[in-house]
Amino acid sequence: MTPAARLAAAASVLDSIAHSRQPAEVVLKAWGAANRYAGSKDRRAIADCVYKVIRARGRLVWAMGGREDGRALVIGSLSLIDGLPLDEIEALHSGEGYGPRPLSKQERGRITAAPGELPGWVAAGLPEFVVEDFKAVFGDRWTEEAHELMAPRAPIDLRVNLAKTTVEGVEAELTEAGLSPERTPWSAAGLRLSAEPPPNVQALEAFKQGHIEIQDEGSQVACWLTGVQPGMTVVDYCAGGGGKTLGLAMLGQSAATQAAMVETPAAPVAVWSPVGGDGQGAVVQPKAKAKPVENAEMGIRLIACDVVQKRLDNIRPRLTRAGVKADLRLLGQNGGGVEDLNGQADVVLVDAPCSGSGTWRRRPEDAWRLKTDEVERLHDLQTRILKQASLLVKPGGRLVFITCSMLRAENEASAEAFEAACPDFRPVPMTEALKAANLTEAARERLGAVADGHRLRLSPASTGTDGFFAAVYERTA
Ligand SMILES: C[S@@+](CC[C@H](N)C(=O)[O-])C[C@H]1O[C@@H](n2cnc3c(N)ncnc32)[C@H](O)[C@@H]1O
Repeated sequence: MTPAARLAAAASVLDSIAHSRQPAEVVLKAWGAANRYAGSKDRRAIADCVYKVIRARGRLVWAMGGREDGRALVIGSLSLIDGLPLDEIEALHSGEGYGPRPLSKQERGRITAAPGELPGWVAAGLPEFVVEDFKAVFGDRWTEEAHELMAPRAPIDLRVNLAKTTVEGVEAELTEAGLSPERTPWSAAGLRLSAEPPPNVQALEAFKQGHIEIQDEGSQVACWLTGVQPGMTVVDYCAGGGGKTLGLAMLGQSAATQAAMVETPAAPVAVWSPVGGDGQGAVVQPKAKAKPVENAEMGIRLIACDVVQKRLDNIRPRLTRAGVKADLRLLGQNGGGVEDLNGQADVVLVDAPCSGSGTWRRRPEDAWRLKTDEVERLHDLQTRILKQASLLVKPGGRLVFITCSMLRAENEASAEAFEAACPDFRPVPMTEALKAANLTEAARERLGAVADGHRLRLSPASTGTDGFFAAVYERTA
């Protein structure tokens, strides 16, 4: 393809993305499948152009006088981002072959106009209502948070499946495969790969063997905050694709496996006990020379729920690959289907439906799809789900509320609404929750320092993870 034809293709893909709810990556793949003449270099160049435009969309729409179509945005990017002079942009728009038609008078005028001063939200590259939220939450740091949230090339985080192997073992496997894994700072089960060149994780033997899962470190930390221990009844109330289900299942199984394999006394671990009311992490000495035990005896009872059967079905093969177990339950929209678990669970994790704004560095297109009324709907839904899920927690048990949102309305505001409605849930200080297994010493110190009481925010700018919010509660009565 000629450079001009690639631009025309990028404009067309951008229009498809604008009319779709699918991730940009999926739309790009579909375009590639439907246009077999495009080689890998063409597809890469088109994808680069598409992502460049999406990340700068606010600025480009502004520069192009409010036009939102792919053609206008690509023209704007050639001038504003690539810095091409008018004659080169015109040469790329000759209308010949499969290239885009010549520039209109209006388009020419737009790219030759003096830029003028950009409003703050345009410069930040986020929708205006999001910037208002960021200013309220982050104060002076809001531009840094906005910039990192939309920055390209987020790393690929892996969770090592401790039910099957060790971090050292996977490090060796990945190094053997020509990759350069690094330890993640907060999750002791995490390894990080650079996004460039993009690693094909699914093709790795370590993946096929169930030794690793792709899971952002923030999501791993959210799993560990549950403090799941062998013997517990655990409910993953919004299981979705099963990312956290697998992490929780591993917690039960890895502890069982490790306990079964212990040969010499290990360092004491602070554990949270669901029956103790004082809220302090107790220190236990792992057994020396423990006899091998059955997983069923030592493991956890894990129930993964969702309102979408297809999502639950997709978890099944992932569980098999990871060598872990969970019961899968379809929930009714009003929480029906788990009545037998009322007041029974030691831990309930609510990874609530949210805007996903914490992952915009991976899916920048979603930033431009989000509207304020959707955020309000999500806040109401989260509050309702939290109340339903809280019924399953037994006295002394733990409820953990998670979102992968950066927005106050879906985080602190939903937590506050739940706290007001359910006073029999006491906030658990994050410093206490951070004593759980699989968190590093650095996590206990640094995340403990950035936490706000029982609430924790993670973000690309502050913790180098996707954006997450967590709040931890214990049922008192
Ligand atoms: C953020 S996703 C969960 C992601 C998942 N925990 C993971 O780690 O891969 C939220 C999930 O909540 C589910 N959901 C929506 N409404 C619900 C409800 N009323 N009760 C329970 N789950 C609900 C959605 O179907 C979606 O799968």
